[in-house]
Amino acid sequence: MNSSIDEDCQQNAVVQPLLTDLYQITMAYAYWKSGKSNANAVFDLYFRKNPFNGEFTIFGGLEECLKFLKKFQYSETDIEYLRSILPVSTENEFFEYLQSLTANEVYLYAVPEGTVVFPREPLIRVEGPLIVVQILETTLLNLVNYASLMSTNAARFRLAAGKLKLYEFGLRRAQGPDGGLSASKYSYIGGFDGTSNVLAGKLFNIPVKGTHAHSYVTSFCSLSEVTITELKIKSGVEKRDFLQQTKKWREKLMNTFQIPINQASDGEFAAFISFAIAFPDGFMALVDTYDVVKSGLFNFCSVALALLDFGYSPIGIRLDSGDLAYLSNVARNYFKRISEIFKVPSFENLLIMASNDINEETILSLNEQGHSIDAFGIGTHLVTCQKQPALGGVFKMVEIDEQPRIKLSHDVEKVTIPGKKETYRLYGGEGFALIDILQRTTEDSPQVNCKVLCRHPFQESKRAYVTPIKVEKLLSLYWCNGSICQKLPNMQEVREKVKNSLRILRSDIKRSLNPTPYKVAVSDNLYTFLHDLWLENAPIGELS
Ligand SMILES: Nc1ncnc2c1ncn2[C@@H]1O[C@H](COP(=O)(O)OP(=O)(O)OP(=O)(O)O)[C@@H](O)[C@H]1O
Ligand SMILES: O=P(O)(O)OC[C@H]1O[C@H](OP(=O)(O)OP(=O)(O)O)[C@H](O)[C@@H]1O
Ligand SMILES: O=C(O)c1cccnc1
Ligand SMILES: [Mg+2]
Repeated sequence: MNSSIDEDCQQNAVVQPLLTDLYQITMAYAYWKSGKSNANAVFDLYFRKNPFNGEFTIFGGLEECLKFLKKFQYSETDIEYLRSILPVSTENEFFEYLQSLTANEVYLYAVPEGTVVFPREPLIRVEGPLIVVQILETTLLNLVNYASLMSTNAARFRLAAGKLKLYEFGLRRAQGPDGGLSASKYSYIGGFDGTSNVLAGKLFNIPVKGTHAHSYVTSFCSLSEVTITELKIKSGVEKRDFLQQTKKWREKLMNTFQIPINQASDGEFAAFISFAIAFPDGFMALVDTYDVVKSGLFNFCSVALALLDFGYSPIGIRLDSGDLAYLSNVARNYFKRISEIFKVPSFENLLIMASNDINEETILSLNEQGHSIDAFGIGTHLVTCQKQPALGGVFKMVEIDEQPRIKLSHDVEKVTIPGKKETYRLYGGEGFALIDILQRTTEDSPQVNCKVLCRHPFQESKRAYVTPIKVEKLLSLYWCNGSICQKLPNMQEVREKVKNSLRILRSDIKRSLNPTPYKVAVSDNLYTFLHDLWLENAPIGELS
């Protein structure tokens, strides 16, 4: 996979100009034939509805879009292939023209990656020769839609989990290899603490984490399979009989808690001992293979106490089935009692990780019930975004050769907001964002402490004055003259951006159940401009 990462701009090699829909190429030919190639076009990339029944979205994928612009050029074999699929009547000069195309004359404005964004506002505005800007549509949408959806999903899990640790375990269930890599990357950006995906760890420098599977436990049947029985004392060189020590503890625990020994699995015990000998400093055990209470916890504690005797600090357990709230509380109580009875204070705080088909609602419900979980391992629901598998981002023309363009629809939500626009975020007291306002680029920006009339783009009666205490311009230039023209944040910085950006939203906008919508308005000037153009373009029907 590493070999498929383009060395020059560190982008997955599958991201290339032919990663597009055929209609971009056929339109390109028709534009070229009709002499429109170099018309100056402006397109907005935006979405119409927040995902996951929520009222916010995190913008992701910008860096990948910029890297794509950097390497945007058809190769000889690309052109050869296009020749083979376009009609034989396609003129040769067109292919020569295509081969000469680059993104050098394109300007790309965008909201910073990791920013919280809302429906209808441009996340990206692309300006340049019509043919090139049009051709970028599919690839840019592909790069932004899943990245933003995934970052948003991860951020929602983060909001639900509060300060608890979150690990992404989804590679096995992800939408193919590239979906898996993107999922790991954007879940980290959205607030996860690490991933089980080793390649993502290598490529993106994300902390990698993991425990072990049930198969590891079921591969052992009896204590005779513990082939190495000795372990070095952590602070010295001397090796001692670790197996014996674990057996001693098992006996002690059995007597103390009056547990019938025949119910605890020897195979599981053997598996835990062997894992602890292999990783004495990272002992984490999956305790639900047979029975959490009668076997798993009991075997884990016997091994963990022996590790403490040898000077090591065991990490904790993972629960992967059953009632996770109940079992985590049972485990914590067990740890506490052992900590008190045997005077091992650190035992009380052993880590309890939970996994198994966890989604945002499960975490919220567990919080309500009360639990003792410290960390979640989350796969399927996170990486497949099961609750909503796609963000409906679109790329629409808003201006050509300085003439505004509007796309009409019976569905008002689908009517485009014409013309080249800026977005401003207006803040009120307490540092919260109040409203985002779209304006024509020809208008002056809203001013701090000056009243701004904010209008609903489609409902005439909905309007309000806002006097901002801070005004933030959201779009800035990222690509011009063929190169990235501002310093891009690293992944850590984008992750911070997500955190800080969510802080400016009131909690009722972020809550999971029936959140309050955040307002996106248009200026009075843009309102009039939009509706005049709408009327101009909507034919008057005749009733008969
Ligand atoms: N206390 C809880 N409150 C709400 N949901 C929970 C709670 N505990 C577990 N869950 C969820 O309930 C579901 C249980 O699924 P299921 O019944 O298929 O698994 P299981 O029988 O526990 O495990 P397995 O089939 O792997 O043995 C999972 O999605 C899990 O995340
Ligand atoms: O449940 P997810 O959120 O997708 O998280 C990842 C799951 O992957 C592993 O299960 P495994 O592949 O062993 O399958 P199983 O738990 O369904 O049996 C692990 O034990 C988790 O349960
Ligand atoms: O490390 C783990 O515990 C893990 C990794 C992937 C999937 N499920 C669990
Ligand atoms: Mg599972």
